[in-house]
Formats: sequence, structure tokens, C-alpha cells
Amino acid sequence: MSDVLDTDEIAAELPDGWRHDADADEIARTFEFDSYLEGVGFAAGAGGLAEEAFHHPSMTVEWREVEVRLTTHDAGGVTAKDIDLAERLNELAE
Ligand SMILES: C[C@H](O)[C@H](O)[C@H]1CNC2=NC(N)=NC(=O)C2=N1
Repeated sequence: MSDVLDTDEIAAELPDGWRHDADADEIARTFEFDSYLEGVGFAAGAGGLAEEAFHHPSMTVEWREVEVRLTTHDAGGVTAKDIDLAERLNELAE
């Protein structure tokens, strides 16, 4: 079982561009793209990273943007698994 991070810990460890949605107990980022299909491609790549980590985000693919939300359901909140995958998603989007 991963340890749930508290608000201060999340704030200290949030990767660039991510926000803490405390009400939803999630971290989130909306990635922006020049085309819809670039967003779709990002989501596909994100799915691969999720499978590698066996840790799966919620993703909403819209016109030229993809909103990604992460929490650790097994732990009931945000954990290091979410932070780690968020960092890898930032690298994917670079
Ligand atoms: C049984 C449980 O669903 C699995 O251990 C994995 C699958 N992917 C997951 N993804 C996320 N975001 N949180 C989890 O707790 C989680 N658990």
C-alpha cells in the first residue's frame, strides 16, 4: 500500500504544470497541442507509460488538449506513484 501524501507534500513535489485538486484528491494537468491528433497520440503514449507503471490516469481528449488526472485508488489519495507518472508524462509531452 503506498503512503498518501498530504497537501504540503503534494505542493512540494508537484511536477511543472500540474495542479492539486484537493476536492477530488487528484493531481491534474491539461496538456495543449497544435492539433487534435497530436493530443490523441499523446494519450496513446500516456497509456503505454501507464501500463508500464501499472498505474492509470483518467484522460479526457478534447480539441487540441488532453486533461490528465491522477490519484492512487488503492491508497485513497495522491501518492508517489502519481507524482512519478506525472513527471514521465511531462517528459512525453516535451
Ligand atoms: C487492482 C488495482 O486496480 C491495480 O493494482 C492498479 C491498477 N491501476 C491503478 N491506477 C491508479 N491510478 N490507481 C490505482 O490504485 C491502480 N491500481
